[in-house]
Amino acid sequence: MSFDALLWLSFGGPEGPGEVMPFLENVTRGRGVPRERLAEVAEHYQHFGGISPINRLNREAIAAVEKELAAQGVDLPVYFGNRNWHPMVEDTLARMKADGVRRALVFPTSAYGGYSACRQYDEDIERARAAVGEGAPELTKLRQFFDHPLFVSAFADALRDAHKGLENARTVFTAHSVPDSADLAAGPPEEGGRRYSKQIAEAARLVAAEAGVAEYDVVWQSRSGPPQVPWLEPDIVDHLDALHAQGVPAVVVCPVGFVSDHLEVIWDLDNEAAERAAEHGMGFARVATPNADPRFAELVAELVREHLSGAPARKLSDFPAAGCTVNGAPCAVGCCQPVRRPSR
Ligand SMILES: CC1=C(CCC(=O)O)c2cc3nc(cc4[nH]c(cc5[nH]c(cc1n2)c(C)c5CCC(=O)O)c(CCC(=O)O)c4C)C(CCC(=O)O)=C3C
Ligand SMILES: [Fe+2]
Repeated sequence: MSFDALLWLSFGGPEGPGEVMPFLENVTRGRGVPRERLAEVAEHYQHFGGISPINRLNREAIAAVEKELAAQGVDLPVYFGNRNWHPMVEDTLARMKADGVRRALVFPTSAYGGYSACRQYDEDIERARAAVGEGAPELTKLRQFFDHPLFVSAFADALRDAHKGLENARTVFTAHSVPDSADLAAGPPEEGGRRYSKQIAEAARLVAAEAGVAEYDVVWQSRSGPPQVPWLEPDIVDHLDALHAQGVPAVVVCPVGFVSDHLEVIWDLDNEAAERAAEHGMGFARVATPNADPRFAELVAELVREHLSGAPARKLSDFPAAGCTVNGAPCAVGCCQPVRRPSR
């Protein structure tokens, strides 16, 4: 099978104050996020002039990947499309069709399984192809990469760096919380669910092992939704209280659930979590995400070449290689069914 392009598929984020609310309305369309939560999140964006770094970080990563592909002799133009903000993936796919692209690989900017991290990107692919209609390029999504040696070693080196200058700091891995029901539905039903939280735990274990960190915790961040609906816990901020009560003097926080320093990292960790640590007089350092590491571009190029050559997946865990789908079809029957949530 030959491919004409690589589509970089991401979440999207606003690039000015007037874009924040329309962006948030796109994100939460039909998803039962309370209005108060939206107003609160809008404020986080407005702290940064209404600009999320995510689009800029994606453009920088794409430039690095274009270079890397060219250096490896892979001739694939890279296109950029988002789920929630411009460039919208529907528009990008229309442009790809106009450029004569018939078949493209898709790199989703999430390393994990589960509804929000994997299946929802399949839905984006389906929706974009439906919007383009007749002659829409065929889209093959690349696999999940949370256990890829390049992903793990980029985080491991950054974790070691973050520990420099902080004595006796506890390592705390964090990822985006999801509703407990969504985690329970993550993966093919025969696997028993919780593919998302199990993969996060596995990535944390692999990164800690490579960095030589013996003791660590895995916690969650950025929950939304009504308080009576259970999400994955504990929350990072509550966890800092607990560590302080245990006499832990400092923390190194590793956002293993994300690939770049977007808003949920620079606000929820660098602001909220850092502030709570300061209130407790605890030392605080945040581990860099892999986006800007040269290994990230290498990783993407390697995933492309792995797919083109049919080589076995290079990975550090025993988890099945998953997430590689065609035209947005689910990984397996019943995999990561979206769970409808009550709005209050
Ligand atoms: C698992 C996961 C990832 C990691 C995988 C991946 O990277 O894809 C992720 C990434 C991101 N989440 C992001 C932003 C938001 N996520 C929201 C809401 C939600 N996220 C959820 C889960 C995840 N989210 C869930 C279960 C919700 C509840 C509502 C719903 O099911 O949709 C909301 C709405 C307000 C709120 O509820 O906080 C916003 C604004 C941004 C962009 C940040 C920027 O702009 O820089 C990024 C990269
Ligand atoms: Fe999110």
